[in-house]
Amino acid sequence: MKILSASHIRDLDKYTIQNEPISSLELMERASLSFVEWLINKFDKINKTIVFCAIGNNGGDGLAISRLLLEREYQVQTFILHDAKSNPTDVEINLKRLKKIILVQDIYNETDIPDIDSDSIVIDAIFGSGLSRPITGIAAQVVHSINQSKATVVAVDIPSGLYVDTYNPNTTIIEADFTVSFQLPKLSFLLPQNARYVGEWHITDIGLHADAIEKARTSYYYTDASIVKSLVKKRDKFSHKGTFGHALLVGGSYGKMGAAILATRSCLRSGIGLLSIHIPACGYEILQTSAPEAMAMVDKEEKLISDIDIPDLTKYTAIGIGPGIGTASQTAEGFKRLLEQASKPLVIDADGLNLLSEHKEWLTLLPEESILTPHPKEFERLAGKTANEYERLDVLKKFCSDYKVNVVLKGAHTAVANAVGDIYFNSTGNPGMATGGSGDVLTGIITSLVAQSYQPFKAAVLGVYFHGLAGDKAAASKGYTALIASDIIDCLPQAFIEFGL
Ligand SMILES: NC(=O)C1=CN([C@@H]2O[C@H](COP(=O)(O)OP(=O)(O)OC[C@H]3O[C@@H](n4cnc5c(N)ncnc54)[C@H](OP(=O)(O)O)[C@@H]3O)[C@@H](O)[C@H]2O)[C@@H](O)CC1
Ligand SMILES: Nc1ncnc2c1ncn2[C@@H]1O[C@H](COP(=O)(O)OP(=O)(O)O)[C@@H](O)[C@H]1O
Ligand SMILES: [K+]
Repeated sequence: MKILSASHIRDLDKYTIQNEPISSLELMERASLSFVEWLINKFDKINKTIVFCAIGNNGGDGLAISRLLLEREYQVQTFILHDAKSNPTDVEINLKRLKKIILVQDIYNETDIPDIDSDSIVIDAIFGSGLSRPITGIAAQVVHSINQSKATVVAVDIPSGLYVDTYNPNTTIIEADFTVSFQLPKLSFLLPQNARYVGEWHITDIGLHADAIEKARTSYYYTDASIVKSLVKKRDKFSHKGTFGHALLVGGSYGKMGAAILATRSCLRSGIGLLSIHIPACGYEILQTSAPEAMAMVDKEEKLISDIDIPDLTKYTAIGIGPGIGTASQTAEGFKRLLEQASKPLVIDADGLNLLSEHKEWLTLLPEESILTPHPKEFERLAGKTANEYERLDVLKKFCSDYKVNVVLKGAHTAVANAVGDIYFNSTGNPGMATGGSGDVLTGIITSLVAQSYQPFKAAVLGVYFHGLAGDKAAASKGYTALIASDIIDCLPQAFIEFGL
């Protein structure tokens, strides 16, 4: 799915109105109906709804939503804030329609703001994608009253106060429990700093014109099942193990062999043809017993990786390095030598990233198209601090372009970025995956896909998606609390099977 900017969304609405064709009033009706259907479906019991509208189109949605709920015999109280200047015709029509069946109460000043019962559902239709400046005045007071109430808050399209795709330093923003948004996800929903405003978000289809969505230019995407289907390659009947590449993983140290084993097992479960592992000598028996399908090569050092003296590096179709290697000086030397010798893209995680942060001059040694998989702290060490997460996306793009690499910035909606500025946000995964070893599992999956000759950026996008999907399947049986990284590996088969792989 594409993620579009506020101005693109406006163009999309316009194009749909002109070309479907459909009147803007009818489109507002469709959006409002989709919201009401979602609401009724979500809540078994709705005591009372309180709808707050301003006089833009988002408010127009709120008025139509009020009418549709009333027609379905729900108890509705509707308030209209008189602060915003414009009053588009569709909103006026909806206001007239609503005023025939209910008293719409005006809010001009603080005394007009109602008490909000904790058992009511507040529908936030104050501002939508047209918000152009921070909320002040009476609207700000309404936002504070809603946030202070204990009612369940459901935002229409976007929580009022949040910008679609840029940072708002002002914190007068609705803190919604749920956000029901139209057609496409918005960039702001995907950034952790906005989680408290957006709550659980859902997208409803309002039939915006498919051609216009197809033509809209964007660098942001939301990786969903349809993108994944377009990227995966099925196995040919006459394929053999040579078809699926030979991966090399470099990982482990004394006390951290588990990280290497997790990456090994996930690499094996992601379709690799052959897998070799370079480990410290102490890990030999551990590896051979826990992953007999993999071939072990031991370092001359007992407890850590040192020279990474691997003959004929070119025979490997992908190399992953990092899980559990530590940052000892001998390991750093070996790591640097691998950077100098490798000619194909590397997958670099964990301590591999920490070594790069300690030796930034090595970044220029990275083979083009390499994949780095930092979590936010690791990325900060590599690329520096940013004031907010919107700015971090700019830094992410610049970093990828400067070093011609792909970066997998891990999180709830992991962002996979490439050197030309595309960023794919992941749609799968859950908080149960916030557990030691999850990242090592991801390294194994991505290394496996690169080795199978997926273009590195696509391998990263797919790897992140399947990792999250396996995590979701694991959570379905284990829950969030008990989930461990091995459960993700155990559920990889189900995740691949879902896509006929
Ligand atoms: N277009 C369509 O067909 C469809 C649209 N849909 C719905 O429309 C929503 C977008 O509608 P919208 O563009 O009218 O924007 P909205 O956010 O309601 O308000 C903008 C108004 O508020 C004003 N204003 C801005 N900031 C302000 C502030 N801080 N304090 C005070 N005022 C402020 C701004 O004034 P201005 O910036 O022009 O000065 C303008 O007058 C979208 O989210 C979705 O819900 C759906 O029905 C599907 C079909
Ligand atoms: N709340 C969450 N929702 C979805 N995925 C998550 C969540 N928390 C963590 N993950 C995923 O789990 C993995 C954790 O990786 P990382 O931080 O490197 O952990 P570790 O180093 O312990 O392996 C990442 O792929 C991340 O996207
Ligand atoms: K809103």
